[in-house]
Amino acid sequence: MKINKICCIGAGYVGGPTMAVIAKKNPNIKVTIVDINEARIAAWNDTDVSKLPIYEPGLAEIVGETRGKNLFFSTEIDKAIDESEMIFISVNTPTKTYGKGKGMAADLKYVELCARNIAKVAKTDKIVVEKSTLPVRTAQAIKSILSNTGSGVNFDILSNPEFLAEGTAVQDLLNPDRVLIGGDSEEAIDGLANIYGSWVPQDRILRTNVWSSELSKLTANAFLAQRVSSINAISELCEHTEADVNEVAKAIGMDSRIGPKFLQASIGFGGSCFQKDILNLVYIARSYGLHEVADYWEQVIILNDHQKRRFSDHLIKTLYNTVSGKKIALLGWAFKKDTNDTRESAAIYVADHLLNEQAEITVYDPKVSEEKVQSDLNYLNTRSPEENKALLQSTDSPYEALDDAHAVAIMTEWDEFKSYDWEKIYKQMKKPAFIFDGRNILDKSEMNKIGFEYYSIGS
Ligand SMILES: NC(=O)C1=CN([C@@H]2O[C@H](COP(=O)(O)OP(=O)(O)OC[C@H]3O[C@@H](n4cnc5c(N)ncnc54)[C@H](O)[C@@H]3O)[C@@H](O)[C@H]2O)C=CC1
Ligand SMILES: O=C(O)[C@H]1O[C@H](OP(=O)(O)OP(=O)(O)OC[C@H]2O[C@@H](n3ccc(=O)[nH]c3=O)[C@H](O)[C@@H]2O)[C@H](O)[C@@H](O)[C@@H]1O
Repeated sequence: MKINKICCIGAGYVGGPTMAVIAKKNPNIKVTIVDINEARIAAWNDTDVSKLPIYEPGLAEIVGETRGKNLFFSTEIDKAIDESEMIFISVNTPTKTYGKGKGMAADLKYVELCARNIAKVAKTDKIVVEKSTLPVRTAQAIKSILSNTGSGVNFDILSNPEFLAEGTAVQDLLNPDRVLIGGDSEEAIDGLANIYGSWVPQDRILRTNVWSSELSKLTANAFLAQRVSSINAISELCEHTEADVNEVAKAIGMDSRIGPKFLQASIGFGGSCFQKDILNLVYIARSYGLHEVADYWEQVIILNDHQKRRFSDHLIKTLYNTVSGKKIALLGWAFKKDTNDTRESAAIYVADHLLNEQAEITVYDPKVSEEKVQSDLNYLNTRSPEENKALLQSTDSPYEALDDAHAVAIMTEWDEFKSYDWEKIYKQMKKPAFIFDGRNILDKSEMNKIGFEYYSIGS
């Protein structure tokens, strides 16, 4: 089956980069990305590509190359659905904040709205592709909504979860380990496989049944997050035993059965997906009465919360058990380097904890705006926006953030932090000058030589 027009509902961190790469690699396919968020679409259409709503290395170039040729951003959702043969659903699926499953289950209201919209608008047969991360068996609900329209239109449903990581989205899309397509219509699967086939080798395009595909996505994220929690658990043991977690990670990572990736001890994982997807997995397991399975995966989250908490507890304890009125500089606010995304970033929770202890915080992040930092904090509802603003300031200059600070805490592993003039920073800070390196990016002996009291994770 040859597809000529596709649309993607949801112009977010997944929809934007994924469709941009599909458009670049398939110049004969018209790709339209639609969203209800007008400001986001306007930003995607900004003539200055440095103002795109999402920062990803290499993305602005691809959008600049394809936009207006075969890649379009629009708020005309019905029109795009109507004219497309294939429709990707790439909307957000956050953890529910209300009702049954609150705090655990995935909120599928946005996905359901998309399905209803497609059902309402479609006049010709469509392939509907689940790109969002969804609980296993969601395709059944989508199918049920779509097949009860009475319009006579045939809908094929495919699951095609996305495995890109933020910060490396473009590279991950250009060179994926695998593309996963779940479905039961060979013709529909071929249609999607052909689109990817224009740049992904066929042996990396994996076909499964739709349920395996849905569950593989949750499982992949659970395994990845589990590795981070596993090494972070060991990091705490290292701190009590004079073992060094970096050395342990290297030693175990050289075992080819374990492998070296995802063994970087840290302040705890963040990002929009690991926590949400594991909570969802836990919820699904419990809903089938599989309590041991649920408890097993829940522990990954419990350990992650513990890791964030013990970082700020340790900082407070080291600063003589009080940070009240002390200036603490946070370097980094994004949940990892090379992204402007801050969802579930460990920095938010560490800052909140330190503010509870009346610290005065300055934040510097190369890609995150002051408004975003404040809105992340306000979202927690711990104190009023006015109080947050009074206690926490952002600055565009790292040296200003660090000036006269009692301590600096490294929250994100931005490369630029390594090349700062740490001797100059030492002179600027109050003494003793403390560094709490939540990402283990600085050299301990160098920092000690300058005069810092340096603490990293797991050593
Ligand atoms: N962020 C990531 O790195 C990854 C995310 N995922 C999954 O992809 C999905 C999307 O994630 P993100 O792109 O990060 O979310 P996002 O929040 O950045 O983007 C979702 C977009 O969908 C739009 N939207 C919601 N309902 C809509 C509707 N009814 N009609 C039109 N537009 C609508 C929103 O306005 C928003 O712009 C989620 O299920 C997530 O779990 C999967 C892999 C990676
Ligand atoms: O479904 C998703 O949203 C995506 O979730 C993750 O991607 P992402 O969250 O963008 O970034 P990761 O590189 O996985 O990092 C997640 C968090 O774990 C932390 N991390 C990662 C690796 C590590 O060794 N140590 C560690 O602390 C990072 O700093 C970050 O806070 C997965 O890696 C993607 O495959 C998946 O598509």
